[in-house]
Amino acid sequence: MTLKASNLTLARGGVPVLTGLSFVLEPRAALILRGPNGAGKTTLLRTIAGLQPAVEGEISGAADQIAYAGHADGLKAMLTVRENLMFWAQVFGRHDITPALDAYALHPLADRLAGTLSAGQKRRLGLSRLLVTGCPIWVLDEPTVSLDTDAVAMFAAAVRAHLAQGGSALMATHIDLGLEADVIDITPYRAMTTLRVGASDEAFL
Ligand SMILES: Nc1ncnc2c1ncn2[C@@H]1O[C@H](COP(=O)(O)OP(=O)(O)OP(=O)(O)O)[C@@H](O)[C@H]1O
Repeated sequence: MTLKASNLTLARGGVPVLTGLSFVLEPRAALILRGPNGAGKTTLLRTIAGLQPAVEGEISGAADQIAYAGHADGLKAMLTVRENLMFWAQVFGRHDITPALDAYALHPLADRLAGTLSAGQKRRLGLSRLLVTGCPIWVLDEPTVSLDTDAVAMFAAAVRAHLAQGGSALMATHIDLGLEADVIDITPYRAMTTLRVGASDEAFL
C-alpha cells in the first residue's frame, strides 16, 4: 500500500509546526525523517499515524494499515512479555507471536512481567509488537532509543525483512541503520509563525 502525504500543514498545541510538506512512501521502501530537535518529526509521525489531524493537506493510505511505535512503549506492565504479544496479536486478529519473539531474542524473557524489564528490553518488546500487527506500514519515532548495538542490529534486520515482504517504514532516527532508504530533511518546511491556529491537543501529552 502506498502512503501519500500532500501539502501538509501541521500544528502542535495549536501552534503551526510544519507547512507545505509532501512525500510518497511506496511498498518495499523506507523513508527517514531528519531535522533538529523540535523541528516537528514527532508531530508529523503522530499525524500520519492518525493520532492528530492535519491543519491542511491530505494523507492517503488507510490509517488501519499503519502500526505506530512512538516514544512511549505502551506496554502492559502487569502482563508478561508473552502475554503482551498475545494481547496485541489478538487486537489485530492474529495468533502467531513466535516470529516476534525470535526477531528480538525475547524467548528468555517470555515469562517476565513487562514492568520488570530494563529500558532496552522494554524497547525490544515494544518494537516486536510491530511484527504481530500484520500492518504493512510502520511509523516509528526514534525506534532505537535505549537499544544496544546487538538490538539495533535486530531492529535493522526486522525492518529489512519487513520491506522485503512488501512492507514500508517511515521513521525518525539519527542512527545509521545500514538500510537503503530515502531521507527527507523537514527543516525547510518549518512554519515560521507562532500564531495559534486551532485547539490544543493536550489530550495527547
Ligand atoms: N503538546 C504540545 N503543546 C505545544 N507545543 C508542543 C507540544 N508538543 C510539542 N510541541 C512543540 O512542537 C514543536 C515540534 O515538536 P516535535 O516533538 O514534533 O519535534 P521533533 O522534531 O520530534 O523533536 P525531537 O527531535 O526533540 O524529538 C516543538 O517546538 C515542540 O516544543
